[in-house]
Amino acid sequence: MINGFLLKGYGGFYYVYAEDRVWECSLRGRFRVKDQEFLPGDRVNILPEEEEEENKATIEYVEPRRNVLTRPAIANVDQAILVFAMTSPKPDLNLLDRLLIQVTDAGIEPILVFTKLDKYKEDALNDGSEGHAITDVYRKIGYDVFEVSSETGQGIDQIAVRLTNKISVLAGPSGAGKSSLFNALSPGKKLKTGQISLKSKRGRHTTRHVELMVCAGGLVADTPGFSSLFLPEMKRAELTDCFPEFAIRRRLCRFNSCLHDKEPNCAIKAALETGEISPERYEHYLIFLKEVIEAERKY
Ligand SMILES: Nc1nc2c(ncn2[C@@H]2O[C@H](COP(=O)(O)OP(=O)(O)OP(=O)(O)O)[C@@H](O)[C@H]2O)c(=O)[nH]1
Ligand SMILES: [Zn+2]
Repeated sequence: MINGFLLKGYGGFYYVYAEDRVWECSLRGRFRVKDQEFLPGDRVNILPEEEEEENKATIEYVEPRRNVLTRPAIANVDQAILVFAMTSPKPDLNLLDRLLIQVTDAGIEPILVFTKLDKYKEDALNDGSEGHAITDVYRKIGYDVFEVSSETGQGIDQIAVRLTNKISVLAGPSGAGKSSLFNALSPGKKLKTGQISLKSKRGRHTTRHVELMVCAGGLVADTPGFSSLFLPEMKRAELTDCFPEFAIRRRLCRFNSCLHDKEPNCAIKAALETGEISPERYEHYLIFLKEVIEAERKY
């Protein structure tokens, strides 16, 4: 018996990644798992058929799931890689903060990857600007932040080690460099069954269909669904928990129920005054707070 991960189900077969190859699996055999819904990311035990070179096997057992992401439907997700360009296009930080809330609410570890470092440095040289203000804001909050160039390869190795043996979902706006990053992470690797490029996959499936792809010794899913602009259903007081730099200070607000908006003696607004909290993050918080309150009224 071999342990593996389900990449996708397609045409009555299940494609399982195990021992560095993809197996075409069926549910035949006396251990047939009936009425079992499989999801990409499911840990399965497979039994190879006699002619092993054909990469055919049967699924014998599905392990209990550690977690399930619903949109897109993937099991056992370890982390979310949020991809934004440092420049061209200028990162939409409202969207980044929205994605951070969705990911945090789903209980998944976010990793921030800022791409096009080469272009950013070139621009900085040309217009004399300096520093990494954007990335510093998120690093200071405590997020895992990486700056990379898929063009020069700078920083790619550090991302690769974070992917190994993990299930990751990839999210970010169009043009941020997700495909380029994916390719830079899988240099010269021959595509095998079940492994297709990010681009061709997107072309084929415009729906919520997901599959995991092998990348840097781990499994990665491209997740258009995660780029949804809607915040998850939550109570207004819960929004503070999605802003780590707010959450650590909320105890110091005068009112327990402080929403850090119009209330007096608010520790978050005090930290905003001293520059400890980024004005942009606070601005997004207020926008999201309004949306959450409006959504609250609807249910
Ligand atoms: N200079 C530079 N250009 C990059 C880098 N990464 C991506 N690009 C360019 O940015 C453009 C968009 O990159 P893609 O990888 O296609 O972006 P994507 O996020 O997959 O975009 P969608 O498929 O629309 O979601 C392409 O022209 C890339 O060549 C980088 O690190 N440096
Ligand atoms: Zn407050």
